[in-house]
Amino acid sequence: MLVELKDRLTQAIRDMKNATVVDESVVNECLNEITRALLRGDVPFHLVKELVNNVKKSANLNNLPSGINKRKILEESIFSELCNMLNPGKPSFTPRKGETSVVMFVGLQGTGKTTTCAKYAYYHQKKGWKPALICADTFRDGALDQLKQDAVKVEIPYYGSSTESDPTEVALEGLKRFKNENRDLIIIDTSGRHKQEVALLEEMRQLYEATKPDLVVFLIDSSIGQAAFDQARAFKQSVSVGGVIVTKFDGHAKGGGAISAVAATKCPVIFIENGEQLDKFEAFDAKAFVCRLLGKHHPAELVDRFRDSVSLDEQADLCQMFTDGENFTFKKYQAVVKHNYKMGPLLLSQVRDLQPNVQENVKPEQMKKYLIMMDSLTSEELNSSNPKIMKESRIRRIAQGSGCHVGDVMKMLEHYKQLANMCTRRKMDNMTRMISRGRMPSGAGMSGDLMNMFRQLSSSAGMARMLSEAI
Ligand SMILES: Nc1nc2c(ncn2[C@@H]2O[C@H](COP(=O)(O)OP(=O)(O)OP(=O)(O)O)[C@@H](O)[C@H]2O)c(=O)[nH]1
Repeated sequence: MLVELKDRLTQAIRDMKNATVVDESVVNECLNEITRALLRGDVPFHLVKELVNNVKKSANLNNLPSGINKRKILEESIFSELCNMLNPGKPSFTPRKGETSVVMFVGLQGTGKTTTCAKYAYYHQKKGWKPALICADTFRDGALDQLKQDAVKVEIPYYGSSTESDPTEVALEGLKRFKNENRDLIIIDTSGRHKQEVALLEEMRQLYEATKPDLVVFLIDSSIGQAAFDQARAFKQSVSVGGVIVTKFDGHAKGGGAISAVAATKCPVIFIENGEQLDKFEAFDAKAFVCRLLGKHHPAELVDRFRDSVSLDEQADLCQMFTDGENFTFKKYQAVVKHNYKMGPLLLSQVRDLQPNVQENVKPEQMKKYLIMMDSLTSEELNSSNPKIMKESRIRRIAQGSGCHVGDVMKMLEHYKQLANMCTRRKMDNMTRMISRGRMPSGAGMSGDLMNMFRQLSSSAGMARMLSEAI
């Protein structure tokens, strides 16, 4: 997904962070690179210019007090401006389970409206909603059959007519039926044309006025780039668009389409799609998306992986270990490394944002090695939290037992010490306090989220609550 854009943006930021001194020329070079990356991603020039101006204003080096981390300020500013491009700050209408909501999908022909209606319905059905589908596309032969096929596949009721040619009549009939059946999410699929045509926009306006939907979603094919701007604006002028869905992110996606659609409608992207199958549909979070675009992980992703890879019993233990540095035994270290290995390098990469001294690049192969070494520890060693017991003879024995070099064991011990040192409750509390006071910019503008994550991680009760909310 957007590989080229991602590579270019991350490289621009990496170069800036690697510069010995961050001065005006480094900032300009970084912003020039970002400009080139976004233009290649087909983001309209005026939006790129606005982003650059805003970053220059908010990360003005001349106004920054000495001692402040300019790299972080600049990175955070770029992050937040990219987020603003994808989220104008006004949330979209969110349907509520159990109350009837009508959602209408609009867009040009072939953007994926019919498929998306079914995906949207299926997504909500899995969460306990009672959705229903109406085919108000009386223009394209086969539209009703297509909707019917998807609806039958996932057992969602649908309504359409093969004889009525007025889309408004069909939509009103469908609405009457599904409101009577107490369906809480009624989805209207509309017709498209190959280009913006007066007739299509007029049809949408009439449908909108007759059905009075709670939400109109504009669909954009991610491969079209900045041409999305005019399309989105034309639809917005005819109907009150409230949200954007970007389809076909699995193809030749360009960031420009999504960004243009948001700019033209002043509405947020609410879902993205990355495949034809009905489950290739995910809720969109601008911060998480920009994090990925800049090669970072969002805390929500971390928490999700944590939930997916660690059993409920283990979660409480692991949270306890994170705040138990005073008694951070080798056995606990073994458990932390084991879980981190399961989750991938994500966990420690987040921790490294807060504790830059923790060993860089503990890759999965390295973690696997550390785990093999831990198998060579005696139970006395495993239950100890004193690294000084690891005398030379023990280190040699562990190296031999695990087929490693003495130097590798030393590295593992160093890693153990860093984690033990980091995991004390005092340190965790200090960290969250510092973040909350904004004294420790945590990168990518997500200090609040990180703080919450650490609060949750540092209390098993908090984690349990979070999990129960999620289930
Ligand atoms: N690769 C890919 N294909 C998709 C995605 N979403 C939809 N499609 C495909 O795009 C094509 C057009 O989708 P439709 O749902 O028929 O589009 P539409 O907007 O309803 O078209 P009209 O009814 O003619 O306006 C179909 O072949 C879909 O399977 C996606 O996320 N990725």
